[in-house]
Amino acid sequence: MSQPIRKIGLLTSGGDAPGMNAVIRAVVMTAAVQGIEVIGFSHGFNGIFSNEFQQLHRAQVLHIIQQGGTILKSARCKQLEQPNGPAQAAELLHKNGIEALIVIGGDGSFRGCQAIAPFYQGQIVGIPGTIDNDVDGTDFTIGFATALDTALDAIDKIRDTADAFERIFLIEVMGRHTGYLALAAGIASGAEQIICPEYGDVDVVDLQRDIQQLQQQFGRSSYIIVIAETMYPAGATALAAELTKATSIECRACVLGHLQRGGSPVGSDRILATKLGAYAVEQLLLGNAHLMMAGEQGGQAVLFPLSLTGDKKKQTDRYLLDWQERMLQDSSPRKV
Ligand SMILES: Nc1ncnc2c1ncn2[C@@H]1O[C@H](COP(=O)(O)OP(=O)(O)OP(=O)(O)O)[C@@H](O)[C@H]1O
Ligand SMILES: O=P(O)(O)OC[C@H]1O[C@](O)(CO)[C@@H](O)[C@@H]1O
Repeated sequence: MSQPIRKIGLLTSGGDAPGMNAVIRAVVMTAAVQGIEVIGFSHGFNGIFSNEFQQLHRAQVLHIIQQGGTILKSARCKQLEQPNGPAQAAELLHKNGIEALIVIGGDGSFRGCQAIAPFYQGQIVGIPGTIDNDVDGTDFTIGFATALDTALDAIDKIRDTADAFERIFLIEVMGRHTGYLALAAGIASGAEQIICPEYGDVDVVDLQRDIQQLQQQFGRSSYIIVIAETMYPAGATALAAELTKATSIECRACVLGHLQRGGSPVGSDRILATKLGAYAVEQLLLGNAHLMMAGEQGGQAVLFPLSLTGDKKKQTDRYLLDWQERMLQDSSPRKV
């Protein structure tokens, strides 16, 4: 590790997230001023196995900060999860002269990094890029802020039509097994109700009571429920059908899906991406960053062990969870 680094490998892995390109740009630019070559692997870890890579030049990345997706393409990679996958990946990295590897992705991708590490002689650094915000050790992941704004844009529009028809709408958002996106989208859109893992299971009878109670108090109007993707196994459309039956009010579902992963990153994602991309390279050159993630806590760039990024200790905002629950005006609030 005391050897100067001349060649860094870079890849984007797992679900793509707006701001990944901004990270790529920051990594390439920061490395370039130090005279370090950056090799971009395509399609996540798959690019290591298939020898799909290219040298990334500064001129190529100068104007990609505003672009959604990832110029390197992203993917999940089954081969890395095979018993000999990590050793094989390390061997190929050595063969291609990659002296350090930077992986932009979520906690799954960071498990992939840890699997490679015992066989690899260089440093491996993670940068959190996922719309889910489900990575421990960083207040926000790159892409979350954009996905939230995208969801809000859609929910605001649905509110107009829901108002016009005085309908109940269930809007399903992504987030995997966490409620970061659902809570944030629900709060910021003024949703009447949020269904996410932090509140526990969905109960159609409870939902019906909450809707009827609110409508008794304030009259019939639109009612927006933001629901996290894993909360109703049969899906939001099935839940909408059940609710229509239970309440006799027309209820519709809208699954936002992959819409939330696209689009130009918002300003805060571009800034976070630039900061963490640059910080990862600088810490790597100082020899501090092996098996660490470059994250941000309280506005400061920090290094956090990759081994702890999937611990699921990060909390959704308890204050907002409780406030939302109180606003349901339930005489017997469900436990949060
Ligand atoms: N235990 C593991 N061993 C080896 N590789 C792994 C392991 N876990 C995950 N990976 C690799 O990381 C890839 C991405 O993981 P995953 O699909 O969980 O996405 P992620 O990085 O968490 O991002 P997101 O949640 O935003 O989609 C996997 O396809 C696999 O190649
Ligand atoms: O694009 P895929 O492979 O269907 O994965 C979808 C998952 O990826 C994410 O968009 C990002 O992790 C999750 O919110 C969602 O559950």
